Amino acid sequence: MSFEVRVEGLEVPDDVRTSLAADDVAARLTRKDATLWGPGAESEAAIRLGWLDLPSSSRSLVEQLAQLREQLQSEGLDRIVLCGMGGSSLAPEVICRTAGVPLVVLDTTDPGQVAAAMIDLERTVVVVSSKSGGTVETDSHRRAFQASFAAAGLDEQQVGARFVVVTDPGSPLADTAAAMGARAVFLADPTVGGRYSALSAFGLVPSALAGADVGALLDEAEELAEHLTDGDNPALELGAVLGAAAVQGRDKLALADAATETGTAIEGFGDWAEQLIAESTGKEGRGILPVVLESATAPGATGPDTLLAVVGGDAPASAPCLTVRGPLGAQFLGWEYATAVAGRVLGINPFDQPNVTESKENTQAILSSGLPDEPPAATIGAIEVRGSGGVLDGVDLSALDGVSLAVDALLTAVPERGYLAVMAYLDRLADASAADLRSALASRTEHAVTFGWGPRFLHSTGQYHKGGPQAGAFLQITGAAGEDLPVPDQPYTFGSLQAAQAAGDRKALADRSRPLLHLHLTDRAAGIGQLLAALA
Ligand SMILES: O=P(O)(O)OC[C@H]1O[C@](O)(CO)[C@@H](O)[C@@H]1O
Repeated sequence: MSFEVRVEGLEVPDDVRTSLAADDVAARLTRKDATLWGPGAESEAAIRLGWLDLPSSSRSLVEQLAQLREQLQSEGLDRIVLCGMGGSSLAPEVICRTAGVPLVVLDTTDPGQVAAAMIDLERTVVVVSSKSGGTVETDSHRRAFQASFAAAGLDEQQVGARFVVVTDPGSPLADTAAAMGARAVFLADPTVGGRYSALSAFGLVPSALAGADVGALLDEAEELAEHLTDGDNPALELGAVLGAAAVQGRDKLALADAATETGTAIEGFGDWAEQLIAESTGKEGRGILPVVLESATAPGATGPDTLLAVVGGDAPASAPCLTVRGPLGAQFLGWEYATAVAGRVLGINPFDQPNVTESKENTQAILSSGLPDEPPAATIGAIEVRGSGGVLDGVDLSALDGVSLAVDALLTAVPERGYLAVMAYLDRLADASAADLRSALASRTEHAVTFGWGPRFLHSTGQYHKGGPQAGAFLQITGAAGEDLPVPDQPYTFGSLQAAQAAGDRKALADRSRPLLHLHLTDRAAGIGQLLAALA
């Protein structure tokens, strides 16, 4: 079998393996036994295990998608833009990066990044993916593209022909797709949750249209699927290790792609696995915090509460460490299965996301009532400094190095066994260097440091921040918008939606008395540079 899991420097207690074997978890999971996670999770689990069938049930899509791609190509439509959040875009992104085919992923409300995606319209097809069909970011993207195509001179029928929709049967988006005359509508299996949907239409449609070999992906998954009933299969072992490590206190999972010289490795797997693990396990004050690393030797790869997992190849000699080898299709299925198993070991329901709605509701309330008035505690260069949860108490913001003093105060506020989450509501392409803050901060602290682009992380680690152990300290970064962009037929713009999402999440964290430092960049490039320099 090509999917292999090796663990070094960590003992899985006998009772974890014994109880997984005694309770026949491997066979029961493949039989879709919804009782595996306890009575509280049973009703949700009963409608969330369809992902186990996807390696075979998605087969029929392969030929259909090849034909659709051919048709689009023959019309000169060779640029694929995917609008989707969380589970509706993370898998296609890693599939296409790994396959080396171009896919533009739009999972932001940043007006600059949205505007930058609206180019080359004459050769663009937009895939709108939303399981619920009600996600505000995706709905806003769809409206903006519809308006842009119309402004470019396409009539209603021609506009519809530029859209491919993936959604669940009966969703509001299914109705919209019918009304707009979308070229194709793929109704996905409603028994597959968003973060378990990599091998469903959500993962396959955009990837195949962009040119990835999705048939091969299903082959890779199917090879593993044949072994998942075995009591000693590698995905069960992965779940046992993840769960046991967390129970023993290694509840930060540092994720890195394996380095290769051939350039054929999996690229960006951590961003997909981050959502799967954080949203599935981060609840009821428990959970596993994924920490996506730049490489397996980056700061944060080791630590007293950390387990390093290297995906796709060999790990460097650091312990404790997991090496998870195998092709991408097998990795998707293997990690989904392992997360379900880890959920059982942790005693949580791996299929719900009870705290995600909180920030969404705050955002809606702020969009109706307006942004709260929060004057900065200080403006230092291109950075306005604000704090809550007592983080700025006693910090001398008039000092020349006020920004670095504020950041140090935040780091000091990280509790024992806690973490720092950096949340950047910026343009992940134009402001890409902001991501360097993760390793810069991780070099300054013993604690785990995560980095997420807002609002994308709200659909991922956002669940863990609110539902997991209350041990986080938070650095929120926002930036002045250049030119704002309207959301057609809505009373808000992308810029006001982005600001409301950031403010809504600040409120959700403040309601939990979490320490939070909010740095607003009045000039994005200058502010990022100033911040990196302050941390150097
Ligand atoms: O596919 P949808 O319904 O737009 O949801 C996108 C994402 O939002 C979440 O529901 C969380 O907000 C994720 O679980 C999901 O992957």
